Order: sequence, then C-alpha cells, then structure tokens
Amino acid sequence: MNKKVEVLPDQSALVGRALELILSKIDAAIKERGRFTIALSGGSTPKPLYEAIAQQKLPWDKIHVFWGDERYVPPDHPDSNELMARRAWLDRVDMPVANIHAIPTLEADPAVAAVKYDKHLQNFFNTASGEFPALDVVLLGMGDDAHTASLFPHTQALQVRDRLITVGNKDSSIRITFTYPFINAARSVMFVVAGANKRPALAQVFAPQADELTYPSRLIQPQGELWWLLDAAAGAELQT
Ligand SMILES: O=C(O)[C@H](O)[C@@H](O)[C@H](O)[C@H](O)COP(=O)(O)O
Repeated sequence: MNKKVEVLPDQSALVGRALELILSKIDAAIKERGRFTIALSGGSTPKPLYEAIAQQKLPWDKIHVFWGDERYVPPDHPDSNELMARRAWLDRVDMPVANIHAIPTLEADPAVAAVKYDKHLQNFFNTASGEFPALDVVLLGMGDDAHTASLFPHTQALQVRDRLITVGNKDSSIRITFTYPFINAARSVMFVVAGANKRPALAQVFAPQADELTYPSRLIQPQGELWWLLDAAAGAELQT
C-alpha cells in the first residue's frame, strides 16, 4: 500500500487538490485502458468537488460512475447520494445514461438490491464470483464515528468479505455499501475529509493501534494507492 496524507489549508483548497488528483487519474486511465471508473461517496463533503468536476471539459463517454454506498431510499429522496451527485454533476454534463451505474434502491428487499448491484458490477468488469475488480478511483468520506461508505462501527457489513456489495445499516437506516475488500481492490482509494469534528476519529484511524470494528476506516488498506486529503480543521494534528 502506497499511503499519502495531504493537509490543505481550507475546504476550497481541499476540493482543488482532490479535483487535480482525479483529473490526473482520469487522464491516465483513459490513456492506459480507454476508460475511467470511479465510485462516488455521499454525504456533504464531496458536493463542491462534484460541482467542480462538472465544470471540466472531459470525454464523458469514457467515464463510468458508480456509488460506493447509498441510503436505501428512492432516487428522488432528499437523502439519496445519487440525487446529490446528479444535481451537483451528472445532470450538468453530457454523460451517456449507460455510464451512470446507480445502486438500485426500489427493491422491497435490500438484500436483493445488493445482489443485483454486485452482479451488475461483475458483468461490467467481466469478473467471476469471488473476484474483486479494481476501480480506478474509490472516493470516500469519513464520518465522525470513523465509518466510511456505509461501513458503520460494529455492524454486520464489516464481517462481509466474500462479495462486492452488501447491506449496511446506520442504526435502523438501511444502506447498500461496497464491502471493504472491494474498496481495497481499487487502484486508488481517495478519502476527502473536512471539519474539526472529524479530528477525534482521524486520531484513532491514524493511531498505531486501535480496534478496526470500532473505527472501520482502519479497514481501508488498499493494494494500490491510499490518499488522505484533509483540510486543516480536520488534519492539522496529523501533519508530520
Ligand atoms: O452515504 C454517506 O453518508 C456517505 O457515503 C458517508 O460515508 C459519508 O462519506 C460520511 O458520512 C461523511 O459525510 P460528510 O461528508 O457529510 O461529513
């Protein structure tokens, strides 16, 4: 694992650096493999980043967007990660509909939706069951409880290692999430974290020893690159 930690002065500089990194990954992936694949995170932090990506002139037909997790709500629900990304980015660019790989959230049983998305990913990447395909970038946020994607502390989703997608939960709120082994298969995992409220969780995630089930972001140890992009409010104490 190739881990890089960068602390940027403020949230605008954080977004600028994340954009710069993603644009470089897009360019390299399309040059090497003819396409770029990214899994988006939800929450509030990435919204300005998605708005900045939407301003770029890019070969949208070569870019494929997935979601690393989703709240189990309809795609027009205000809590939907898909809705946020569409409003901030995808509805503002000429990306083919087929390149937007949303997590299904209208099945009565979320477990059925998880299996459907798992199969969709396997078909897209032409991988066999049990094989973890490598996305070019998995974008992640981190909660103040050190969760990432929808891998929340001491939940069943943290125990799932034999598939790409599983059902997660934040208390009683159902989620669909990448499993941590699938996240770890990515070529680049990019955490984008802002705000002083994340400091205590970051201290535990970066500590030499701490319980992974209590601080699930510690489970993210990709074979490829691991980027931690932090604003000073979140990461000042981590600056080496
Ligand atoms: O569905 C979600 O909520 C996200 O995927 C989640 O993992 C998010 O990244 C963190 O909760 C941080 O959220 P903020 O960026 O809003 O702090």
